[in-house]
Amino acid sequence: MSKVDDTQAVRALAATDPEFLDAHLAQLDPVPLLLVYTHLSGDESLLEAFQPHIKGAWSFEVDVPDALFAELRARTIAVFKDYARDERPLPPAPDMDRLQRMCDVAVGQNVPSEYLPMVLEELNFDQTDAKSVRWRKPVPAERLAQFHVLVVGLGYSGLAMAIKLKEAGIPFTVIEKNDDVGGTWYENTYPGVAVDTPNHFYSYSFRASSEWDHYFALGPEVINYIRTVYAESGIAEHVRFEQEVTRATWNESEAKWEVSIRRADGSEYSLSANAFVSGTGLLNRPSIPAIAGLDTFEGPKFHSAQWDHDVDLTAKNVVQIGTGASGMQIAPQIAPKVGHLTIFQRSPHWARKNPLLFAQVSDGVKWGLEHVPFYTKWWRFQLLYATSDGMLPTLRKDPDWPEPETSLNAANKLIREQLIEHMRSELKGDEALLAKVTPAFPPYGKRMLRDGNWFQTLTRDNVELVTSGIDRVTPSGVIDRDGVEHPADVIILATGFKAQAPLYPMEIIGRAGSIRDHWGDDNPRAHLGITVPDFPNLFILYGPGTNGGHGGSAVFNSECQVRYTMMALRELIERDAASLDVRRAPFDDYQQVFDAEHAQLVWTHPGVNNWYRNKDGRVVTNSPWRLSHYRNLTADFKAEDYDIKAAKVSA
Ligand SMILES: Cc1cc2nc3c(=O)[nH]c(=O)nc-3n(C[C@H](O)[C@H](O)[C@H](O)COP(=O)(O)OP(=O)(O)OC[C@H]3O[C@@H](n4cnc5c(N)ncnc54)[C@H](O)[C@@H]3O)c2cc1C
Repeated sequence: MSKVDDTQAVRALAATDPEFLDAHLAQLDPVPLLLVYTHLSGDESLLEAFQPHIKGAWSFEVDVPDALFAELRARTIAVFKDYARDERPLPPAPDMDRLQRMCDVAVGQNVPSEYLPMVLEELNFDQTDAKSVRWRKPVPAERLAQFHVLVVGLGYSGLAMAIKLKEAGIPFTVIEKNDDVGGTWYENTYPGVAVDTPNHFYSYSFRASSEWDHYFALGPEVINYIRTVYAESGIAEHVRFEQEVTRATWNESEAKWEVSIRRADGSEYSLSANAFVSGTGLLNRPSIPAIAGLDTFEGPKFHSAQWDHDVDLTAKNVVQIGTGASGMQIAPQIAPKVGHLTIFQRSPHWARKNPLLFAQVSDGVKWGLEHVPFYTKWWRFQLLYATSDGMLPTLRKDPDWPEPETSLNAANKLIREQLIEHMRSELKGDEALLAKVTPAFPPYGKRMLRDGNWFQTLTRDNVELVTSGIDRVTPSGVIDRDGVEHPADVIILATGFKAQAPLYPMEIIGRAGSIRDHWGDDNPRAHLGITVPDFPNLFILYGPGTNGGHGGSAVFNSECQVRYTMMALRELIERDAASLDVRRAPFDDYQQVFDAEHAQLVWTHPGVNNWYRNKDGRVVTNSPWRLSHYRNLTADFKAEDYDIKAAKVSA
């Protein structure tokens, strides 16, 4: 995973045998290579030639004639040689006009100009790593030594935070309840657990890997990546595993958080910290539905995130409750081995086939990711667009649309039709089953899932989909609302997480009481999803309203939140201030634009009932923003949005 300097990389390529080089470049995706060529050469002529052959941002939406691709490779090799011969440095970033044209061609549609600052930053053309927060003036060592940050959780978010704190030299401690790093990817070990965001995007921007074996990794590959980053990061001495934060109380006179921590043996101690950063995740605490009789079941039963690998499912009668993201991954894996699988579906989900879902990354592509400068980053940009923002406009309600119950606009209707066609063919024409699995709500009303043979699984002789609901569980089975008993040796609860109560079950007490008093059971609100009035120096990663409902990568959003938090800490430390607390006006303004934006999007559609909305119908988990917009909102820390209090003057 080493990262060589881009100039050196070009020189090394120029010195490579041209036949070998051409054979390797031929295995790459043409579009990122086109962008590499255009940037290095400044020659835009191939952009035009490629444009008609690029229909979308996914590689399978590109069909470039062989001769044109060969021309691109020949020109790219010639450019490598020019640079090496003249010993020229690589060019700066393309100017904005050219960058816009490159982005438009890369994804087959007009990319909003608000994207360009993000693209520049992600591509890191000048290798300055603009995403890192740097000190603006010298900070005395004593000031830094007095400051302490407490980070809770060591999943993707907490780890990013810890790495950036270490980079900046800010003292910190991480408390993690598990005995290992990884969060989601450590805890979820169920059969088939996998990403639905391609890994080359669902990974840290500051730590690209050319070693992913799959485009969509299974859990073990993801946890290996996180463990590798952790091992390289050198933060181990700051981490306390198998300890859980139970409570944090703001001490106004000291301007510190007093944090209670429970060890594995049940004993407790406390730590104080100037800043408290929660990386406890949105999908970490399993949600177990209140089903009558569940406790009376005599066989094994477990939540998908707490899979019991000692239970052998072979030839057993298994009941799976839930057909969300985890449920859809589990059933295709276990159905071939169980005796009978009964699946209880509360409401159906839309799911899409992706040709890359089970595909392996070839050695040729891995070579390109490792050796061709900027190739990985252009590819990452395409994935970012393909998996999220490219389709966000199709999730906007058209007020004049005549079929608002089932779709939002013409593009959304087209997607609906394509999805139904896909289901119909997978279900082999079983119209009764099709009716059961077709959501009444528009596509994307719940996160679009990936069809990893889910629909085919439902057609198996040993699989039954029950949609009437659960009446009760008995010691030996589950009785549905039609009174039919489904025998069960094992019950799997694929029932999701307590997503509407971020920070749960920690008790967080700020200037004016508990955070639960502010949020109630299910109405969490935070400025940019990160800070809350009256909770000074508290920062939430993957907080309220930051989940990517239209796709995208939670890691991307976390990195935005980490940068914002780092800028806030810089403000505190450089000013020698004690606390910063978000002001009510910017907080309220943000809630207003957040709610107003959601009012126009699919998640507030009356037919959509899901874990994104609280009991009053407000969307509390999802971000309504394009990734680029959220990046732009969080790329600057506006000190004027905060009450910043000077340090306590010591007596
Ligand atoms: C099966 C599954 C698949 C997913 N796939 C995708 C995907 O493809 N793309 C995507 O964008 N997102 C996906 N997600 C969402 C995923 O949760 C995020 O992408 C990401 O992993 C969240 O990282 P995190 O560090 O914020 O939280 P988590 O990974 O949830 O980590 C939180 C950590 O905090 C620790 N913790 C919690 N409370 C305490 C406490 N009180 N004291 C101490 N430690 C505590 C936990 O033990 C855990 O280690 C998926 C989620 C699941 C469950």
